[in-house]
Amino acid sequence: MIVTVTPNPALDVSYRVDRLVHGSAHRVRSVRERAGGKGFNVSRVLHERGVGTLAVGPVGGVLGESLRADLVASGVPHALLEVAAPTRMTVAVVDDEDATLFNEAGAALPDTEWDRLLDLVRSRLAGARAAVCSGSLPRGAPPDLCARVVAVARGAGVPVVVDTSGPALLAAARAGADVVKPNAAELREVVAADDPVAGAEALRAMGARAVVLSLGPDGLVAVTEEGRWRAAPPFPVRGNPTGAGDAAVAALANGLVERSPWPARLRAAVAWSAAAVAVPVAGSVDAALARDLHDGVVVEPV
Ligand SMILES: O=P(O)(O)OC[C@H]1O[C@](O)(CO)[C@@H](O)[C@H]1O
Repeated sequence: MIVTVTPNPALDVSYRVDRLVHGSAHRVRSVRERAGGKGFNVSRVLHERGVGTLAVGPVGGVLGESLRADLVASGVPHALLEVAAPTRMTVAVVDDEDATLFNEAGAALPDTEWDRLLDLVRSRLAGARAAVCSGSLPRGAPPDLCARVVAVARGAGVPVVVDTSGPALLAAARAGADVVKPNAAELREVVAADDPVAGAEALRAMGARAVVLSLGPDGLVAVTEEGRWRAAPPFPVRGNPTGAGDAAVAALANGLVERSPWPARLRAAVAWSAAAVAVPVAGSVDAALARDLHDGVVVEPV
């Protein structure tokens, strides 16, 4: 079972429009709502692929209730911390070309609520094979929150994948996260290196055991203690890239559990991530496409 922690959950709303034009009014062709926030997306991908998971995060207010209802309806196992602060909304406007995101910051929680969240995580780690801490932190949250998840999980002998940014990413690397997964912009923001491999090595030098850098349609670069690889999809996939990184994190956590060799983990992560682009909402993978992509993923040492 893989426990995911989402410090800043969201009700994800996706609007489909014909063409997004800045400064214009749009007729929305369809609206979809889902429990979101990166860790919840990771849990949904794992659940849909038959991997045991538990999604943990704080929820509050009316949107928090909608989020809970969606998790129940979709059967994603969860342990939610009820808080007074209202859950935020994120909006993805998707047209034929691209997806444009509007992510609210998320309401502040008192420090005592973060302690309660960590207690909840600790209580649910028994029997877990891996943990994930994923997404942004809401306003005022302790920047070492994912680092504290790493420490709590280490106490339970559970390895952790972290997908966050800024000071939270640095703190998680320094705490010795087993895998950190920034994208290129997030890496540049925290280390002064133009070359992605040099940047990833800088995060490893701080303490992260492995760094997997996501490069959008170009795939992944991994810098690990066993070697360095670049992995790329065999063909481009068009669609909505929102949540593709979450599918990669799901595959990386699953690879950690299965202790598969790094090239195999990267092959799965690229296949799941690219196949997530074909699904119009975040948190799902086109399983048939993932199978088609898998064997063609090009993995080479760098
Ligand atoms: O926590 P943030 O970085 O704001 O990301 C949250 C958002 O990202 C996504 O997870 C896509 O990765 C959306 O589902 C949305 O909830």
